[in-house]
Amino acid sequence: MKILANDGISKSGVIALEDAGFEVITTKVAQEQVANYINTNDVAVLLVRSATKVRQDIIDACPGLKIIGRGGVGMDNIDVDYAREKGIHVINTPASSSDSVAELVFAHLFSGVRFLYDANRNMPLEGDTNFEGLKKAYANGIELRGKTLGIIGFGRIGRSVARVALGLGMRVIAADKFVGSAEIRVDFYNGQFINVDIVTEPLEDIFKHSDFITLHVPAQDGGYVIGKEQFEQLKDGVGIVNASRGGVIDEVALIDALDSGKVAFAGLDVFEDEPKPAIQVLMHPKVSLTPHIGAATLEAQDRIGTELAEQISSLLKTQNS
Ligand SMILES: O=C(O)[C@H](O)COP(=O)(O)O
Repeated sequence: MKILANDGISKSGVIALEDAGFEVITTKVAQEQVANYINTNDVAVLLVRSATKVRQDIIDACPGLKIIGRGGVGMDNIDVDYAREKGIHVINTPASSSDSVAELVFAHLFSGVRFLYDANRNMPLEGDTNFEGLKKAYANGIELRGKTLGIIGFGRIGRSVARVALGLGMRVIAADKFVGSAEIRVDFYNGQFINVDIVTEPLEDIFKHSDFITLHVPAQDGGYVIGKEQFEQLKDGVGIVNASRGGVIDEVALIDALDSGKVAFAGLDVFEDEPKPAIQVLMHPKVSLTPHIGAATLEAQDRIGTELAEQISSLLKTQNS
């Protein structure tokens, strides 16, 4: 049986699938050619990350498709309900990348509070004499320790972020429509651990009390989580990180808030207009950018590949038995 991993898959995932008897194709097929390729090559399983869109047209055109697998969390690039109505299994790997996304959040936070994004761009070329001037420009860094981190969306990724924040000595507050409270276990290198209970709070309280805000919510149908009105409720000088989905923050309002100083910096891994961020976002000196790489670590992709292989083997075994 053939599997097309159109947005790539880790080596460990390929090995696990091949050991289970599947043929894995890792050729990148252009979006418009995916349906044709699946049919011509008798592909039974289509694996994607966020790049390939699996909409109704592909689902309708590929009656032989048995499984659509999302290597990752967000399934907004797949018409999940429609595929399931057509009898196709749709799977994802919700737990595999949480720690990687959480660590990227802190990469952006540290970058923001110590101006790394801008300092990198402005380091002197040979012959430049204004080194002291540069030192002054980046002299007003702040520490994360002791500050309040507001986590919007307290699912797996939000909780991983909380674990790191607690380890750094930050105060953590969180909001989530569906989660009332969570026990966060912080593990230390020597085997010791502590448990910390966090009770979620209304969104308005997160806006009001956070020194930094990080978002971990799915793509939204009903407007921005932080738009113009919400920016006004934030503390002056707040730092914001978004490694969830573009479209949860209003980028036009964000640029205004950065220009006015309401927001001190933003770290963005996702954009309203992905893959190409708006030019105002791209060029802004207070914005630290990454190209949607929250889950892009060797460890996360290994876990994702292996988990997909397990799920596919067990689904197809059940179906064939
Ligand atoms: O939803 C996810 O898992 C992340 O956004 C990662 O997306 P990617 O697999 O395209 O990197």
